[in-house]
Amino acid sequence: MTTSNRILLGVNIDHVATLRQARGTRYPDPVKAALDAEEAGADGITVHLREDRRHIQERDVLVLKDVLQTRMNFEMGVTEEMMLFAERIRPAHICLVPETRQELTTEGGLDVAGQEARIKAAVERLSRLGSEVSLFIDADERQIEASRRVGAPAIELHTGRYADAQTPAEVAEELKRVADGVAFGLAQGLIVNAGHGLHYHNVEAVAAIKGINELNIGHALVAHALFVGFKGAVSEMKQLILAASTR
Ligand SMILES: CC(=O)[C@@H](O)[C@H](O)COP(=O)(O)O
Ligand SMILES: NCC(=O)COP(=O)(O)O
Repeated sequence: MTTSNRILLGVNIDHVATLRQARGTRYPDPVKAALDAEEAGADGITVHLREDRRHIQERDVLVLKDVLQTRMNFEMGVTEEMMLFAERIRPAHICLVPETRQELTTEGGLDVAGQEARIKAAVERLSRLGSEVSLFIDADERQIEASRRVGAPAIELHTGRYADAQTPAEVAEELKRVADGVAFGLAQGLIVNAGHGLHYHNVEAVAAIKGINELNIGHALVAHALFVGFKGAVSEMKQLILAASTR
């Protein structure tokens, strides 16, 4: 990943697997979605292998590892089980995320500042694989500084609060929080990515923030794909991001 005005699009295919797991069928296959996404211009493919395996399965990650033309961004909780799996597949990118079994989706950022020694050990171990390790954190200076201290080259700022904001004042406040986080992360020498809850009606303001390297987007893409197909959904998102980030 490089830092430039042209923001990259990482396509998260977790929720293709959510639909498959709902019935225990062999379809829809997230691997097909990944290949379609790449054809439509995705710069990378993101998967989150959750502890409870509610969507992505080990099989998906193993097949993707062999067939992706771009690169895999492997999201994982900081557990020994996941560390061992990451060591087996050696993904190009690894994003450490917080995980709670009961949560509907990833509710907040990783508390790096509150467990620096543990995260530092994980970053060091995973970096030895040749993977670029990023930390999925809230846009909070304390967490960003801690991310630099533990040696992660990259962070992904959680945009869920921006996505959930209701009033124009709340939206503006949360957008500013993300923009300030991007500037602070860059000043700390970090690669800054962002994502969570972004969709076709809220992505442009985030994509217009200078210095973001990559946006990871999943749920909204999968939802839109029901109506326009996966390639169309990715291509529309890519156009929106490109237009906003190069304006
Ligand atoms: C960490 C993260 O933001 C992604 O994994 C994304 O939210 C999709 O997965 P979940 O909906 O399972 O959190
Ligand atoms: N890390 C965020 C991500 O991969 C996509 O999140 P969402 O668009 O599914 O909310």
